[in-house]
Amino acid sequence: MESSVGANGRIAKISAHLFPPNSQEPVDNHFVTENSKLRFLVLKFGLVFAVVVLNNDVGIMDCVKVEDGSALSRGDCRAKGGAPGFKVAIVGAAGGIGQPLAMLMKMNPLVSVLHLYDVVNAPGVTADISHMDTGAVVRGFLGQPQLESALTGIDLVIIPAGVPRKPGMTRDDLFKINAGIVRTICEGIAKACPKAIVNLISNPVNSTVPIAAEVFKKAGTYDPKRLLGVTMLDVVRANTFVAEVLGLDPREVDVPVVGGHAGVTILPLLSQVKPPCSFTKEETEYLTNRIQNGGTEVVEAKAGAGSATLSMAYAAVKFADACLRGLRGDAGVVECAFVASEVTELPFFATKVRLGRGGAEEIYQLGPLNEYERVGLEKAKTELAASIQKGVSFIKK
Ligand SMILES: NC(=O)c1ccc[n+]([C@@H]2O[C@H](COP(=O)([O-])OP(=O)(O)OC[C@H]3O[C@@H](n4cnc5c(N)ncnc54)[C@H](O)[C@@H]3O)[C@@H](O)[C@H]2O)c1
Ligand SMILES: O=C(O)C[C@H](O)C(=O)O
Repeated sequence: MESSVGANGRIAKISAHLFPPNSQEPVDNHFVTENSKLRFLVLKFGLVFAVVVLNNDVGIMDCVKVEDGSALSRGDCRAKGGAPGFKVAIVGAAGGIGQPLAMLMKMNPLVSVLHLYDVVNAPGVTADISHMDTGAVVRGFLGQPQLESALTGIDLVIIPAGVPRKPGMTRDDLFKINAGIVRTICEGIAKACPKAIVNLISNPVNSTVPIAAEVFKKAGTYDPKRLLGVTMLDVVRANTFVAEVLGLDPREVDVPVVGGHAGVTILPLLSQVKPPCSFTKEETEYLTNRIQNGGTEVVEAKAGAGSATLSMAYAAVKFADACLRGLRGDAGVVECAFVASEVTELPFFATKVRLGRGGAEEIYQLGPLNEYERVGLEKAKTELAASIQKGVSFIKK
């Protein structure tokens, strides 16, 4: 396992410890494995050797453990010369969303440390992503015993864990499996990083966010501002489809999408599109239906191979980046998210929120709705109320 390279001071021979599986101290840029043979080796010989290249030319600093167990602190585990960034964990990092999301977060200059956790295949994804010559240091974690290590010290947790839909299924059909997955992950967050901002992607979002809230309440760590259901993909789709109709660049279009993240609960406010514009009745119906059924469109096109992953990873990164800019203290960071809310009589609702150091610091009102939207809002609220209650009951039962 040992290799060494002697050269003009730029290439160092460094040894890395493999820590015991439940250690709170993960091995940087190495996978913390449960493999018992490796554990035996660690116990017997104390060390496993690795080589890390410190490439001054491209300014990359891999963070490793040295033989005496102390962290090699040059660059403090950050890209040399880089500003200190945030620590982000992706839970479900080996999945269809998780992998491109991990890649895009590794490219985000606001991220200094990226933890990749999954119950399968995390070592391969971690090794792969860790070779990208960007600033963030990548660490991998596999399986339930390492969940707490993966979450310790984290500023932002992004959760794309759980099963996706197949054709013919509703998002609610995922509840049976995903509710338990989200509960377990949130119990880990309550223990290991109770102050982290949580971006919850796992479906059905309309129920998993209330589940997460109840888990945090039980643990005494609930801060409603820090729990955000990710509805960004609805906004991304709405911007794209509206831009197509208007003949504009989607980057110039801003469509507020409120309510929730399933079928009729997805309510695009076409009367509030920026730049200001108007739609015929047919256009309004076409756009509303297409935005509400965007997820199903992808599920059907994938024909059993899952749901949206690439556009979702894009949307998740767009939203995570907004959360990180808010955490940094940037002014005027506003995005739509499904959050604890008093905008309607429901305890959770998606609207525009202002993201700041504390998470969703300000929740915006719906603004003036037209008749079509008022009817849509009533339908959305009826379905949302049931989905929220289902999530709450899952924990309170
Ligand atoms: N909010 C949204 O807009 C949106 C968009 C697309 C998909 N989704 C949802 O995101 C979820 C993931 O979708 P996908 O396509 O990536 O699915 P996927 O099956 O490709 O990946 C899910 C990953 O979660 C992992 N996982 C399962 N149980 C876990 C646990 N207990 N802890 C950690 N990881 C665990 C799996 O091993 C897998 O790698 C689905 O529920 C899907 O419906 C939400
Ligand atoms: O539609 C799905 O099941 C996945 C996701 O919620 C989406 O909107 O694409």
